[in-house]
Amino acid sequence: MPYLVASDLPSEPAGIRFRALVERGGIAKIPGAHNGMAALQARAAGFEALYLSGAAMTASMGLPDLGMITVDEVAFFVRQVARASGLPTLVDGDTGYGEALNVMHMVRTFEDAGAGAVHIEDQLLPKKCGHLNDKKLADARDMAAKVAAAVKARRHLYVIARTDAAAREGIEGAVARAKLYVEAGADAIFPEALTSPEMLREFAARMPGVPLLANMTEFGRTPFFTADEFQQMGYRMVIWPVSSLRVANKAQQKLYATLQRDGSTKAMLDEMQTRAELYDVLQLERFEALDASIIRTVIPQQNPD
Ligand SMILES: C[C@](O)(C(=O)O)[C@H](CC(=O)O)C(=O)O
Repeated sequence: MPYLVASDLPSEPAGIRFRALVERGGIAKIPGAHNGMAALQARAAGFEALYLSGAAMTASMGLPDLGMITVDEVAFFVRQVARASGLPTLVDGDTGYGEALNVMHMVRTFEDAGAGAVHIEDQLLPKKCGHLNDKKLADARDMAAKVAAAVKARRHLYVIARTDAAAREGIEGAVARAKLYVEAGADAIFPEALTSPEMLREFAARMPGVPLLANMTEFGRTPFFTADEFQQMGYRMVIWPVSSLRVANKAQQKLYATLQRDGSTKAMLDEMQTRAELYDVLQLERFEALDASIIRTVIPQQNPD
């Protein structure tokens, strides 16, 4: 129960654990978990790291992913995902919420909230999903300054620089920017919205020795590949950023339509997590046992006199 019990908390900082996962070899499989419950379910399925997506956080707030979310709102999500699961969590830092000093504030805030890694991107506000058209790119040197600021502010957070340049500047521009960001101190690069296996392979071939992250978002510009296929193409991390939210949202939509139609939820029972299953994921019994054990330990002993 890492949420409450100190001895269940991982002893190493989340950033060190995230780095170890990337450096272990193979490919780190990092599914999106858009809240504490999703984090628990992903951990139960065996995942060792989680992704907190800007698109999923904003969508769950009822907002589009245009850079309106604030550092403190994201920190609320980081705390629940990292604390509930105890897993190292990669957080979408969008554009860093401003310039160098804002990036430093973001890094300190996310680290304090329990994050293991962050990615920042070279778009200008209003930023967009990387798979949409008409993105506005930041000056490469301004972005490099943000990367340097993030590295200066961190204690252990793993810093990933995302470049959205491929659509406007092609692979040449994306590679040139990535090299600059590595020089500025980025631990890894996230080349966003590469559109073919050739492009994915070429990018990897031109960034030897640099850990790369692949984004397997659905309904985007990158064709479907498995984690193993990304690994063979030279990638060390893969995220499925919004999948948990997409599935949950579709189920919710069906529930509301059914309830409106029938005036009852009965037709949906088979698709529901039961009360027992919910409590099982939350480990309710362990929380109650913990509470009871603490109450026992603080009852004062009767004085024999
Ligand atoms: C990775 C991403 O930034 C996110 O917010 O999860 C999005 C995902 C998406 O909108 O599908 C992205 O820009 O790729």
